[in-house]
Amino acid sequence: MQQQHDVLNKKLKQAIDARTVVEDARKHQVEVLSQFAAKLSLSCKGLDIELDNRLAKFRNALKKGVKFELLTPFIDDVLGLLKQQETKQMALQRELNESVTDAGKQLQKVRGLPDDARRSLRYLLDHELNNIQSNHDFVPLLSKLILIYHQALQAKLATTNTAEAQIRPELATQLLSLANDLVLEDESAEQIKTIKSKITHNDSVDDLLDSALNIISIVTRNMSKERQSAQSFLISLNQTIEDLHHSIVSTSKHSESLSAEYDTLNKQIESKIKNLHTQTQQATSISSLKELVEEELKSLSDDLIAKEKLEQTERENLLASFNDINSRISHLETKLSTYKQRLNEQRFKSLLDGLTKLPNRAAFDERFNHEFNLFNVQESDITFVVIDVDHFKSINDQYGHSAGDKTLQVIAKALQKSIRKSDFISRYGGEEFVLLMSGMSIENAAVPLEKLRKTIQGIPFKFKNKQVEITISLGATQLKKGDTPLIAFDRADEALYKAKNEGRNKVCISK
Ligand SMILES: Nc1nc2c(ncn2[C@@H]2O[C@H](COP(=O)(O)OP(=O)(O)OP(=O)(O)O)[C@@H](O)[C@H]2O)c(=O)[nH]1
Repeated sequence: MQQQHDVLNKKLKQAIDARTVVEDARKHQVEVLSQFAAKLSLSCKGLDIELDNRLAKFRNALKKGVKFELLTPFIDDVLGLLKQQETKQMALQRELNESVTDAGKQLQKVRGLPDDARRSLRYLLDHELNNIQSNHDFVPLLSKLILIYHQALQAKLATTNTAEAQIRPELATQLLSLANDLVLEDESAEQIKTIKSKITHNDSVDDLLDSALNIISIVTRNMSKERQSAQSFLISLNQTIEDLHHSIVSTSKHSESLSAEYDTLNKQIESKIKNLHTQTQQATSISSLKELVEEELKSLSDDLIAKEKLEQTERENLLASFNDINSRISHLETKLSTYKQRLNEQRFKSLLDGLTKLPNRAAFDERFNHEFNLFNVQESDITFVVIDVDHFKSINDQYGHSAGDKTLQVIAKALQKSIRKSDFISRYGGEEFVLLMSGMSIENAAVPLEKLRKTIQGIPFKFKNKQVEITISLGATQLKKGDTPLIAFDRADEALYKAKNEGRNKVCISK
């Protein structure tokens, strides 16, 4: 009798242990899901402000330990926003498509277009424009390209047929400077470089149209690639969040129904044990006791087997859904990190000047504001310098635009090499560079700036077999209390103006 009781106790203990294992597994699963959701929402930061806000709320709710079932509205919100992002992208794309197609069709109607340009135009309209998709970085550039294209078209329509009227150097300059702003990769970068090297100020409007068309077609191809990467990420993000949502809901529903079954079984077992206990106490003969115990034990053992089966099923289900979610999470995480890397690269590139690979004007503005904020807090010495290449136009005019480009690249490299690691130099635009020297007073800056000027003067440029001396003028100032970036810039500009007026190849300081 005691032996049977022990067996029963042991079985009950085993059942309780098994239940603990299942509960631990569920707890762990919930933790993994929480961590994933938090990580996911952090990783998505920066895609869209509204999305950021919702994800922050989502993270907060997770941090507070809100029940998974109550997270549904947050998940729905995020899903809604992701869908909106897709819609926004589509709308931008439509606008862009219409604008480009419109420009293309107008041009098609023009008589006298060169055969090559007409052919590229037809190809662009028939093939590439069907694939064009919007991308935030490319949209403004493409719009500008289209504007030039329109101007060129109008110029063409307005010209009488004299050769002189067909030459528009200002359009060539605009097109070149736009092409310089394009930061593309590998093959596309090479193609743009080739087109740029062919553009000259003596190009006819037809030639310029041809170049603009070629650039548009390279940009559209890149946009399409970029869009595919962004969209495939958004789609899989969307899909995984939806899957996650379903999985959470079905796991909790499944657990609810199982726990009801557990309760019933537990109650049954408890009452049978109680019953057994009372009946053994009340039994009057050994034979009736034996009969009773055998019967109760059999029924109890059936219940325990049923309970074990239930636990086994739950364990298997949990394990399956756990593995499934885990593999989806790691798949999405891989995608996410590739996409983030691309975004970072893109952002990094958008802060670099395409020609000189120095930080560009946007990067400078960011840094200048940052230095200003620091200066307002700690008022340390900061010297700010505007640098301009002297008579640069004549280099272009005498030796060609690509000689001008090469000059800018060489000067940029020399400037970068000659400054301290803590200084910040960027190409502000055209042939103008700006330099920020933190921790440097204007008095101390005079010597290194003079050295910089001499370094550039000493570069042995050679064009068309002719030794050419190229110089720079520098205007410097130190940040002062009460300055705004604009005031400081104006002061440095005045100093530069003075250096130019006093014969160039000079450093002037405005205190
Ligand atoms: N090759 C090339 N030329 C550029 C680029 N950006 C601007 N330019 C040219 O730089 C020239 C600047 O000329 P200006 O502003 O008249 O000045 P400058 O000839 O340097 O004369 P000063 O500044 O008065 O000494 C213009 O002809 C622009 O077309 C570029 O990226 N590449």
